[in-house]
Amino acid sequence: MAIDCISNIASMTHYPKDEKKDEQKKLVFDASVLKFESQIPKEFIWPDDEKPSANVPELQVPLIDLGGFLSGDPVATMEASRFISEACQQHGFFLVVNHGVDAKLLADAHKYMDNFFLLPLRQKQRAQRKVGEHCGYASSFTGRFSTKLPWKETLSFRYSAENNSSKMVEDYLLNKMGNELRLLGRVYQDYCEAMSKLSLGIMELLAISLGVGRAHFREFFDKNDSIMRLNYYPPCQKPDLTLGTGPHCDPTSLTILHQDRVGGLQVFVDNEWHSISPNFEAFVVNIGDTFMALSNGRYKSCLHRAVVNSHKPRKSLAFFLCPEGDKVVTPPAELG
Ligand SMILES: C=C1C[C@]23C[C@H]1CC[C@H]2[C@]1(C)CCC[C@@](C)(C(=O)O)[C@H]1[C@@H]3C(=O)O
Ligand SMILES: O=C(O)CCC(=O)C(=O)O
Repeated sequence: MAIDCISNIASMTHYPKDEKKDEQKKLVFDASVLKFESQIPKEFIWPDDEKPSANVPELQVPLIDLGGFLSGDPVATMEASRFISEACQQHGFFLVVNHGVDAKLLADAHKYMDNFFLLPLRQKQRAQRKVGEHCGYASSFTGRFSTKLPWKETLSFRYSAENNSSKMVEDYLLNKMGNELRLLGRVYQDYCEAMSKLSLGIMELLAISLGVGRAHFREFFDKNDSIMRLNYYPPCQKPDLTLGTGPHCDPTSLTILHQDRVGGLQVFVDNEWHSISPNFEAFVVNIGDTFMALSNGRYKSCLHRAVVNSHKPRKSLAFFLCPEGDKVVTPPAELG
């Protein structure tokens, strides 16, 4: 169960140490107000050694064309798995294009993020994430952490590939947001199904790159119990003082991220932050801690973060692939 997946995560991931357990802070992050504030609340100001640095270098990540692999071309498949192997031994990040995800679905996924996050706060709070839960709407995690608050709003929900007929995402969002936003649920149901399909294809390439049976990881994640996260980063008048998402390694297995056209993703490689420029035609894929374990440490799960800017909102959609909750995470025999 994804909740199991997340509860395991809570013990692994690099949360700010002062996660609030019971009292609710009264601080409310209303982006429609705070984006005009020249003095940002102290809770959003990060320590000097974690503040964003200006002019970070670009990370050289391979842009992998999946077209040949998806059409069954063996030469293109081997070439793609080789690029993936090189990237995952260095930092665990790569880009994929010609990925097979419908362009209109991608455009709708971004359009419906605007539709949701531009709603009045009271309406978004119909999906409010409750203390101790991991799904729902959260505005900068006020009430969960008391310092180093991220400058973002998020909407998170579970996706399960276990039951093909299940419309878990659509039902959840319809239940939370009501019938007038029923298309929201349909779009993200379709989007999660597309992400699950793309993840399983990438799992084949990862298996080939590691020299294990091509179907090994695809079968391991076939009935994945994953998490979809919509990130909305409002403009900030002091973008050099805060972070949209703090430094972390993904505690999950594989992340498929789609950035809009506003830059902000940064990866910590060779003791320096590097940017990954936005490319609307591409997904950013990265290995998480769980897959690093499955690769028996051959592949890296890297620290990354998101910075914000003063003039444009930024959006990203992150699909976090997780195995079913009761799966034991051990490397295949060939990697033991
Ligand atoms: C399972 C998850 C928990 C977080 C979202 C996904 C994978 C990454 C985790 C997170 C992004 C790591 C940094 C802190 C966090 C609180 C955040 O900034 O969103 C984490 C997510 C979460 O716990 O909600
Ligand atoms: O928004 C981004 O570019 C990164 C988001 C991220 O790392 C996350 O949601 O875990």
